[in-house]
Amino acid sequence: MTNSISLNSVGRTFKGTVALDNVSFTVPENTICGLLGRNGAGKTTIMSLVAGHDRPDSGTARIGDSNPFNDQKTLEKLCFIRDNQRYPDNYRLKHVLRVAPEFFPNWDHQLAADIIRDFRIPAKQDIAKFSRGQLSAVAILIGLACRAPITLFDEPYLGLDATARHLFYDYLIRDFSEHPRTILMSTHLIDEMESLLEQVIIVDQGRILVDSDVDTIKGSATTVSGLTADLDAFLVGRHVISRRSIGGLSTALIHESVSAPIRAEHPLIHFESPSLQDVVAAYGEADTSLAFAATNTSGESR
Ligand SMILES: Nc1ncnc2c1ncn2[C@@H]1O[C@H](COP(=O)(O)OP(=O)(O)OP(=O)(O)O)[C@@H](O)[C@H]1O
Repeated sequence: MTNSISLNSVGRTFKGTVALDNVSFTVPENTICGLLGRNGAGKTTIMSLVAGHDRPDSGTARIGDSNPFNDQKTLEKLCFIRDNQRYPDNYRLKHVLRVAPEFFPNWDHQLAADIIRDFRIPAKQDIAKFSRGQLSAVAILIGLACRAPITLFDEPYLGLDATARHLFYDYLIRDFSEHPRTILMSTHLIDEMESLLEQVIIVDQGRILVDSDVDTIKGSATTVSGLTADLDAFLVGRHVISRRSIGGLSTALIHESVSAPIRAEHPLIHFESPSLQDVVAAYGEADTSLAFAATNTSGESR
């Protein structure tokens, strides 16, 4: 597929810091994929490799069959939106609107006009003087109106108010359904964005812990709670992703879809379906060696 994204056995180290360790995944063409994980997990490093801004020390990063690094044809169909975009002094919205269509052949003027109106992006002010949220609105304007076949959003919502963030989600899903493209998006706003994501990759300390769809991820985990002694007994032999205790009460997230018969056998344990945010947070707290075993497994119990 020409607009798929794939990393194969990628390693990347910065002056002794291992940012990525044997990372492999594929995002199929025309998929919205969320890249989730704690600060410093490796998300931006992954995006920089996909965008051809950086090269792996080992392994390969590919868009379709092409290496994006220094490959003009691949870079022409790619838009990388990150939070540190700088604009020349005295640069205003009209300059963006003049320059962006030259870079992006699919640029949609009507979509751009709608976004400018709805996000209330100021026209008569230097972009260098924009607020944090207004800068994010300009980045979202470019990232959506460009309709690049490969679009990378690295936490595109910084500083946006709740209304603007939901506008972004609405625009994204509406425009994606009419003009599908491959979107890789890092985010910490998991609850808000969960419904947008078809594929989710959870990364921690440079390794991929989970690569699956939202329902499978949530369906293969269960939150269990109860008195610590009862929970201790229940957890014996189970794959515990994370666990907390306060006073005599404990809660754990386990990698298992606990069946009705097992629930019935443990009336003192409370069982709940976790949110995606719960699962991601649990993996972030977990011992990586435990969590690593969870990739692409169903965790089904009898
Ligand atoms: N240019 C660099 N020089 C040195 N270390 C780097 C560089 N880029 C990334 N790192 C390190 O690599 C690791 C991964 O960083 P990365 O920016 O990819 O994380 P992230 O998941 O995007 O984090 P956040 O959610 O905080 O944005 C971190 O330990 C970071 O300090």
